[in-house]
Amino acid sequence: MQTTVLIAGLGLIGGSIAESIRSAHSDVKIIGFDQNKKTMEEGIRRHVIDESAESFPKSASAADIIILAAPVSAIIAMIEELGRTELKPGTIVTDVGSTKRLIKLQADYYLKGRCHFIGGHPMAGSHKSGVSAARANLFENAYYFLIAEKDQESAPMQKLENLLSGTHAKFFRVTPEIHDQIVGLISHFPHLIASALVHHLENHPIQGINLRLLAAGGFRDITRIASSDPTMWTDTVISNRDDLLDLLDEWTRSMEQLKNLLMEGNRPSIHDFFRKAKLFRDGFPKKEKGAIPGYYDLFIDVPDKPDTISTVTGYVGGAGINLTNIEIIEARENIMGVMRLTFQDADQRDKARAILQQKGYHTYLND
Ligand SMILES: NC(=O)c1ccc[n+]([C@@H]2O[C@H](COP(=O)([O-])OP(=O)(O)OC[C@H]3O[C@@H](n4cnc5c(N)ncnc54)[C@H](O)[C@@H]3O)[C@@H](O)[C@H]2O)c1
Ligand SMILES: O=C(O)C(=O)C[C@]1(C(=O)O)C=C[C@@H](O)C=C1
Repeated sequence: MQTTVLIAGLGLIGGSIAESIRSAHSDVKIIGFDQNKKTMEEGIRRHVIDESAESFPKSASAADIIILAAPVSAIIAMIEELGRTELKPGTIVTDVGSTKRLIKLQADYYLKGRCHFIGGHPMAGSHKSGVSAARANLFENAYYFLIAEKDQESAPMQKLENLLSGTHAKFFRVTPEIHDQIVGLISHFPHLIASALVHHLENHPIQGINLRLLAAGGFRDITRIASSDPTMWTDTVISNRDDLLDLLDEWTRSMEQLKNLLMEGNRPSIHDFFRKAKLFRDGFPKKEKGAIPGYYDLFIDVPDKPDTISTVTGYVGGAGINLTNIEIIEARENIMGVMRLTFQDADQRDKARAILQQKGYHTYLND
């Protein structure tokens, strides 16, 4: 019998999950539900889903697997609604929310014994949102957290992993508590810092100088994620408040120590601070396809000439490679500048790189 999957919340993640399911299981029927009717229409137009849901409970009753992919507070409300909805026997319900503790508590309260609830969280995304940014390969090589119960039945877990096999993600089973601690440290806290850095710059006006233009290189890299969706991130950080408060305390203490080193002019310790950070950062695994997707940048040293952009983009476009963004990030009069080209995926970036290198350009990546 045909498997019916309902995806509730048809944005970047819901849409990408739908596309990856389709890539591995062409026979599955995918129904999409979103609070925004236009989003469902776009999902159908883009062949992301087969049908729009008439209503969430009606489609939930007809589904074999339900994937909740809205912001965390909406997922929590949807779980309560599922608690009042008649579900097929053996229905599997999962979610993709960025925190897991509150969602698991809610599912334990409303869904225990009524269906198989398995919390999930793919560790890949982007600062972009909406179904138009969805891609089947968004999760390739990324970790995908699945919340395993102590007495987890293996059949529903296997069925879910099989459904999600087209994500080509690496499944990683954890408890909700460990999950929230990990993502607090590697995702939510850096997000707070990125947005705080942007505010810090914005609140330091220097008369007559457009800091936005000057803060284009390193500042731009370290603050990319500040361009993400505020609704999703408000939900995320509020639902991981306790871990974030601890992390902020630790951060404040380490900034105090750094301040002392600067006040003392302590060269060896400041050098050590940078050396150890570099050592740790340089040891990160190389960026694999899909691991930190959403942007694939290529940097090119370019001469300060009026036709530079058209020449470079001409070579790339001439080879049928699509660019998603172009930027000159450093150009001073009469010296080399740096051009940043952004591509949809690593293959296109690497092809463009090979062409430009053949033409004699010096190119480099930022990982
Ligand atoms: N963006 C990322 O990098 C990322 C990565 C992994 C997990 N997540 C998680 O995935 C979930 C979705 O994030 P996204 O980036 O796809 O966001 P998005 O903004 O692209 O999509 C969310 C969709 O949910 C819909 N929605 C919101 N409230 C709804 C409701 N009450 N009922 C029905 N639809 C509703 C919105 O209309 C939108 O289409 C969030 O829980 C987020 O924490 C995000
Ligand atoms: O690449 C990005 O833009 C992301 O922020 C992706 C990211 C992350 O922090 O790594 C953001 C939130 C998700 O819950 C998982 C992944």
